[in-house]
Amino acid sequence: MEKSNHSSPVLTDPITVNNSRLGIHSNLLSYQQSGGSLPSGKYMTIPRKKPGKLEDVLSNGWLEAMRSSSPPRKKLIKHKDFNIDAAADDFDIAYCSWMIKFPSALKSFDQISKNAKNKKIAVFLDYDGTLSPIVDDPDRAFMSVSMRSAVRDVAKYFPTAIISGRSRDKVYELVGLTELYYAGSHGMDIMGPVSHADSDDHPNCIRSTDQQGKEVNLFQPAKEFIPMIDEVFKTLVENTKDIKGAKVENHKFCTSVHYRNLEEKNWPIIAQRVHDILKDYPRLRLTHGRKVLEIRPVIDWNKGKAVEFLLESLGLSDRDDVLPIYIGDDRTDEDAFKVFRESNLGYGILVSSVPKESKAFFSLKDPSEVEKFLKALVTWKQLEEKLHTKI
Ligand SMILES: O=P(O)(O)OC[C@H]1O[C@H](O[C@H]2O[C@H](CO)[C@@H](O)[C@H](O)[C@H]2O)[C@H](O)[C@@H](O)[C@@H]1O
Repeated sequence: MEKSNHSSPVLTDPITVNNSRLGIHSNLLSYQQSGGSLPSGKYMTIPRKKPGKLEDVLSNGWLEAMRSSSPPRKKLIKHKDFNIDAAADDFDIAYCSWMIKFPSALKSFDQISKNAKNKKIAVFLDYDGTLSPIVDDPDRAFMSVSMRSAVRDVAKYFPTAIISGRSRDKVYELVGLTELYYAGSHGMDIMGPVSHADSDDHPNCIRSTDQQGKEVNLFQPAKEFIPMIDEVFKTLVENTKDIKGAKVENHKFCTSVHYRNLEEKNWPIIAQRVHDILKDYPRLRLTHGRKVLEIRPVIDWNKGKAVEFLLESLGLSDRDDVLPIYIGDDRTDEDAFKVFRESNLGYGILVSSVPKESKAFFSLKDPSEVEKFLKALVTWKQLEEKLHTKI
């Protein structure tokens, strides 16, 4: 049953004008926030336009963003004079000063746990690059047995959700834990608890049941885009099939084009093909992930909004006694970090072994440090509970 007493996150302002400065449709700018109204029947026709010029992807910054989307990882060693890690080649000043700005969540654990005392922690976890290491084949991005057990333990003590760019079904298949909440497609597909809170009355929120038959809320704010995404996915597959190493994924509410396995000389080609297709879809926009171009609906919804939605569903929003923690490695996780920073609400933890601009408060180097941090949270909670039972 669909409900309609909230405003829809689908933006309705049509954006059809050209961006004069860059010479491209403004709807093609990454992170562009406005939407476009859809001419009727438009998204059922596969666009067959003349390909654009390579200058398109050069001038609008796509290529630059692609090059910086996943910088090569550096080999790290311990530096004897500093209690932080440093680059092996010559001691990397940039990395050290970055670590001062984004201290290790492990080394700052006392500070974090002090602040968490008497508070209810909620844990939000990104999947790729956070729970599983980045690998060449997205279908083989498995999490380790020990990571799965760490996440399972965390979920015993704290409400825990996975917020991924992948489809919800796919990320559930990879994580395989029934005790968590899952938000797929960058938060555009949330299976959360039934709470009778305001979030239940959101448009596009329906009552459903999960794999175990438990009653859940299913929130899909970009439902109307499913046929369009499917159509674009098929076009992308067709138009990139001659590019060696290209891989396109359909996440139902968004679609991804991977260029990790392409020779760098072919990056402009794949970027231009995606650009040409997107020209015909003013209601879709592009965002950049780690060696992946992500095509998603122009709606006012992202991982940050998904976190807010889940907190509300869990009855944990607008409370001083709640400390949400979000761990993620990607640009799309920045939306969640931003929510925490702006509201001074919780801790964003960026997973990165290289300096990166971020709205997070802390950092962890890689998934193995994420696992240590999750285990530390559980150990701390167990001790807290023991102390309480003794009192
Ligand atoms: O939000 P996430 O859970 O981090 O998902 C973001 C994207 O993750 C996957 O791609 C990334 O990981 C792959 C496996 O390690 C890697 O090959 C790829 O280069 C990375 O971009 C996933 O395949 C994408 O669809 C997600 O959007």
